[in-house]
Amino acid sequence: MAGIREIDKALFPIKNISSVIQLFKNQLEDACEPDLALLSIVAGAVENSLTCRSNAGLQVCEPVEPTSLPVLELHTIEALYSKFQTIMKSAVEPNKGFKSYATRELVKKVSDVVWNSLTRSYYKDRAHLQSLYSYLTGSKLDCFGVAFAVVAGCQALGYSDVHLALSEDHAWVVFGERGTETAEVTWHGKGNEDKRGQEIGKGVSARSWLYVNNKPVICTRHMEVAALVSAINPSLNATHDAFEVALLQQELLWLLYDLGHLKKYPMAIGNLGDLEEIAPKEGRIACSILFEEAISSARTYYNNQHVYPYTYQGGYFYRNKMYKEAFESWANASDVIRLYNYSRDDEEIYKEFLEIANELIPHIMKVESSGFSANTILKKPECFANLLRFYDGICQWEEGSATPVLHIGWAKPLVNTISKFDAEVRAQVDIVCGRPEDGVSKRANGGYFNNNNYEKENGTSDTDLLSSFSSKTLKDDQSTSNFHPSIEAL
Ligand SMILES: FC(F)(F)Cc1cc2c(N3CCN(c4nnc(C(F)(F)F)s4)CC3)ncnc2s1
Repeated sequence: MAGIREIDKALFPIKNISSVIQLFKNQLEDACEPDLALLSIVAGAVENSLTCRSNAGLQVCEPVEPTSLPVLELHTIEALYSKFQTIMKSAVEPNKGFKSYATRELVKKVSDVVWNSLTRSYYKDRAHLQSLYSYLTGSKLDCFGVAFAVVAGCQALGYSDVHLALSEDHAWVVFGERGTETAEVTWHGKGNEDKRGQEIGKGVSARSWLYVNNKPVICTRHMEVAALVSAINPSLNATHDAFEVALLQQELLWLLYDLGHLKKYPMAIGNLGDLEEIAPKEGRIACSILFEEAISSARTYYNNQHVYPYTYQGGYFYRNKMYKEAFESWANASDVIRLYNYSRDDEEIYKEFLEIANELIPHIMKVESSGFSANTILKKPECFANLLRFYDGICQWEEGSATPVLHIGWAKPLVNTISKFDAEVRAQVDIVCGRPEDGVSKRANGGYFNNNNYEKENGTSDTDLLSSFSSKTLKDDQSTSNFHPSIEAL
């Protein structure tokens, strides 16, 4: 990068949100390519000034103009910007004239520069550790922040082929002439040896949700800006957000949305949906539409291998007491996870399904069986059907996995939930097993072939346990032979 442009310097000193928006607009619309270091430093500085105890001051703030910010001086940003340039250029040979492509050694070297300059030990999951502002002022970064810093460092060194690759819970880089080389550049989770420098997901991790079946979000420079904006964290403390930071994030996400840079980024669309649910913008589409757009983006560009678009939508329906719709979203989320093998790196999504199964669904059953709900879901066979599909997906997720998913803690809420549906409602649910395209296939001994690993290995299966049923009648003679053993035992 050639340093901060005059047109951007002219916006300083920055005193309000619209100046920050204008800076991002300048960078996204006319810069040859947006300067990741500049934008991450500015976004991080704004976030830090409004959320970190030091100067956010927790005294009751006098009602200020909602878009005013603590003044951001140009010299502050310039100092941090040139510090980043110096760190990178003193450690790694710049790519004069953008001529060559990055190599694995180069990427590893940039990752080492970031890695070795971090504070020895600090609480890695703390908020506000995602930006270059945090890196340059506090020598602290979270897992995402390290990956982002490596990509920003490679940009500063003139390697325009190095890009951010994102799964739902991990980040790495792609590089090389065809952008098909991959490399780990950060750590993942707790107590796992980092694999920095190695290629992505060759081993058992290939089937884990963590690597989304090799359907990660591969960012352009503009999508890398969307990632840094998505990673803005407005939290002031466990219960409150700094509304100016949330407002800035929402405005920036709409700017990126309007420019088309969220099209292939389901989680960023989901983030915008969450912000819109809290503070809907005049004249903008409803948050429910955004959650649908995130789902269709994942279906269109990522072969429907992502879970979060459905749990974003399910969470929205749940918060708005649309329980029938929530069951459908969660069953769709479960249809995604069923094709993966559960591995130790998948804790985040395990916790997501655990919370849905053992907190959210039991809460819904309690409310719905309190007798005051006229139009109760307990009378709806499609709700029972979607519940079974939800549980069956988790059962299938476990099948063929080295690590078990279910334990007795899952069974109690499951039994409790299923028993809330009367027999005549359950009898209206039809479980038609077998590959939808070629009807039903039978196992030699008259039951149904349900080697679920077959599906995971070959992308098809002779029998999808419950997963391909129409929601009308459950033929009792078949009903038990197709349930996952843990359900059959109930
Ligand atoms: F880079 C990593 F390692 F951090 C992986 C990424 C995470 C993530 C994200 N998240 C994670 C999921 N996330 C969710 N918030 N609510 C969720 C749901 F459970 F409601 F679906 S999922 C918050 C935003 N939003 C944009 N981009 C990314 S890239």
